[in-house]
Amino acid sequence: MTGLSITGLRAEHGRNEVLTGLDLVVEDGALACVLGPSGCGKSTLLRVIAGFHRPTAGAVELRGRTLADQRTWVPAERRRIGYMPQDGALFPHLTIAGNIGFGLPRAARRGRVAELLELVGLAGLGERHPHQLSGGQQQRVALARALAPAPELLLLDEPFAALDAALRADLRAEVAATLRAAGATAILVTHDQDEALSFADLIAVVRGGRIAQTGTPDELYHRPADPEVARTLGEANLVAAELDGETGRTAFGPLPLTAAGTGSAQVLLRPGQLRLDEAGAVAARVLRSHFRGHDHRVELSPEPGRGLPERLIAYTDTAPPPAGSPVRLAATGPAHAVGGGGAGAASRLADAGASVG
Ligand SMILES: Nc1ncnc2c1ncn2[C@@H]1O[C@H](COP(=O)(O)OP(=O)(O)OP(=O)(O)O)[C@@H](O)[C@H]1O
Repeated sequence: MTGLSITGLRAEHGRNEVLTGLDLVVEDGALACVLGPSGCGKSTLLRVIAGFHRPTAGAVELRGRTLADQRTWVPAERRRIGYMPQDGALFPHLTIAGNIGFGLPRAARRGRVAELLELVGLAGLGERHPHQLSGGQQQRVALARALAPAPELLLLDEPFAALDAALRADLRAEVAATLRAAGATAILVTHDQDEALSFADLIAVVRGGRIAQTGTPDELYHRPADPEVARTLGEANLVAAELDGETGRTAFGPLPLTAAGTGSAQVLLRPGQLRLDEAGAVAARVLRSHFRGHDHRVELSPEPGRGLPERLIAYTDTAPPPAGSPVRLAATGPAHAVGGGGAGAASRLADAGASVG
């Protein structure tokens, strides 16, 4: 069943058109993530969905019910949509139980509050006040409060932005599990690609006030529609290739493609697809590297030409040699074509005598 359906949505702030014809469908029970840089209109989108900001055109439907279009405007309080802001915004003078139960009918309050405290892992803390909890616990209270009236849709506006990195990763995994346990449909907005990749069933990348691409985290990471989406989801090496059916001929040699094609193109190789290998087809120099616990991030300057960018990024399990060292690089497919390589790409590749399969 379709949970949320948005078509042709336009919205402005003064004369500034922020949403320019945005379409988005989120299935019932799905966790979706709207990803885009600061100022691209993510909060405006949430505010339109929630009923705090009137669009200039387009339609918003929730479970088949029209919330907004040219003729209809359902006020926020009648939308059955929950909203969890960045800072949680708990009522400081109310207990945790009071915060969660705020707005619930009196008769149902006690039971529902106990259920939610349990769901967010704060059973027994209902009588405390917000200032007696950690930042992460406070965000869990905010989540419980947003879920309390069993909304049909929950909107989360960068809910983990104020927390430190380790806590953020733990809490978003917990929140995703809590939302799944509650069977909630949720939309989270963020500019953090890791958050999007780890949280969502569906990611929608916003660009220029509309959706550039939607897909599963795996689809968007490995098969982005264009170079910009590729970079939005993580570090990207874009390399010239001659597509020949199922194979792309690159400076690294022939690589299998994610989809058959012909002609000149740029292909995406994520840093995890490059490795230092004495038998590798590309000569390069180590520019710098740093150890990240689970791997090393290595910046490399490849030999010029051959359709390679000035700088390549590789993630390697073992420590690379020091900066300045010559190395050889190999790549593992599949390579994904992200757009035409331009007139020069193929000839540069041919001029340089790239190994072709
Ligand atoms: N109340 C307002 N009045 C005028 N302009 C606004 C208002 N709110 C937002 N804008 C502008 O609209 C654009 C989109 O803002 P919005 O907050 O939706 O973006 P965002 O993607 O959520 O950004 P961030 O991640 O920084 O919160 C920005 O250029 C912003 O300056």
